[in-house]
Amino acid sequence: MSVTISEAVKYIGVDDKTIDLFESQYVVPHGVSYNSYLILDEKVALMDTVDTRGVEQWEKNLLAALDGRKVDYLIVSHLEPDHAGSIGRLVELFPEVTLVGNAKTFHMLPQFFDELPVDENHKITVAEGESLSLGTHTLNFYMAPMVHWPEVMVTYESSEKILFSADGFGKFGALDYEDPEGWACEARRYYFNIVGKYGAPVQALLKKAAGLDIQTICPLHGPVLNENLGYYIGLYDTWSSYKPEDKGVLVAYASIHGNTAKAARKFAEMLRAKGVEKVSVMDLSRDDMAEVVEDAFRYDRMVLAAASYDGGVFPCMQDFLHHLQSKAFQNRTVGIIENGTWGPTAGRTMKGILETMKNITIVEPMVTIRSAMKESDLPAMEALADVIANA
Ligand SMILES: Cc1cc2nc3c(=O)[nH]c(=O)nc-3n(C[C@H](O)[C@H](O)[C@H](O)COP(=O)(O)O)c2cc1C
Repeated sequence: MSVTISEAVKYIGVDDKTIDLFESQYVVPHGVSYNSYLILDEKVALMDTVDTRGVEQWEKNLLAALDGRKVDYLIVSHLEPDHAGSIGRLVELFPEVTLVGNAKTFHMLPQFFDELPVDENHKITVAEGESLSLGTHTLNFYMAPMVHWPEVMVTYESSEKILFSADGFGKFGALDYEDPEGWACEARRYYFNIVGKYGAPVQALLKKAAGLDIQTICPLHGPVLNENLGYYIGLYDTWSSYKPEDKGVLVAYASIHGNTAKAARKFAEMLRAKGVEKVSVMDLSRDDMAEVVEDAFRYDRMVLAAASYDGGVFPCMQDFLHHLQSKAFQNRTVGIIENGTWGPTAGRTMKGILETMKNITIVEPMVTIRSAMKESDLPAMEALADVIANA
């Protein structure tokens, strides 16, 4: 994939369209890109490597862009293997390369590469605000701890006003795939599932970024962003402050035999009839869990409908709530519909988990269905739909 940044800054990353699950859990129907950039100046700086899955193509891209020159510096923004995986190959190609990272980078590096032949003279440890001149280009380093690993740092190149943002502003999808849903959909799924827990560190990074004049953002996944940057930064601000992005309701259901599913779909119809424009109905047994997590964060309200199971709740609902809990889900209004045949337990189990989260308002009435939805259940469902529609 050819991506143009500038005369001196080259994209040398690779698309991966054969990976089954990114990070062994996220479906990526349109692949993912591992981005890597080269800055050609008096000194040559490489901004991160790629996953070993793409090392051969990356090496070709690197050598073509170098056109006979050698790499002087490797800037290591993030040590996760989808970016640092090919450091070993880089050092084989250019044994004189100097690695640039922060103290945490060099503490963690040997955990991944215990026999990397790089001596102390070929390591530069940088700290907050320090810079490295390449000639006309200057790299300025800003620490971004826990966005979403401790050693993460971003680099601002001041002559061309480029922010190399590590995994920040990343997105699923290969670069040669034009996403009809635009940037936000897969960037949101990426953000909440991968970075979501770390809202406060992202806010801290956004504050640092606000002091920089940024014209281009070069993330480690997804497209290079070079126009309308306020839009992307604004979304990151909303997401990292755990504010809902849109008014709407996620109805997420967990159903063994289909009766709870029927009730959930009926409830969604009620909401639409009451004027809720955006209602997203998700089957927790079958739909992509990462997309349900994305919708939970996107909208201001959520209704959980689940069958009781072994004195608790059907496992896919428990799993979903565990995902939300671990991503610091907060500040939302939630309604509950439970189903049970002999002693419904789903409602109190869901409530118990929701109560561990920050600023979750659980609204009344909780609806209890016995085995299958009947006419007699409709008034309670309507009452809950009224509360949710007007919340
Ligand atoms: C393995 C298993 C465990 C269950 N445990 C409970 C339970 O603890 N309490 C209860 O009231 N119903 C329990 N049920 C029954 C279901 O929750 C109930 O039939 C419900 O109506 C199923 O809704 P569905 O049609 O959406 O799957 C259990 C069902 C199964 C298959």
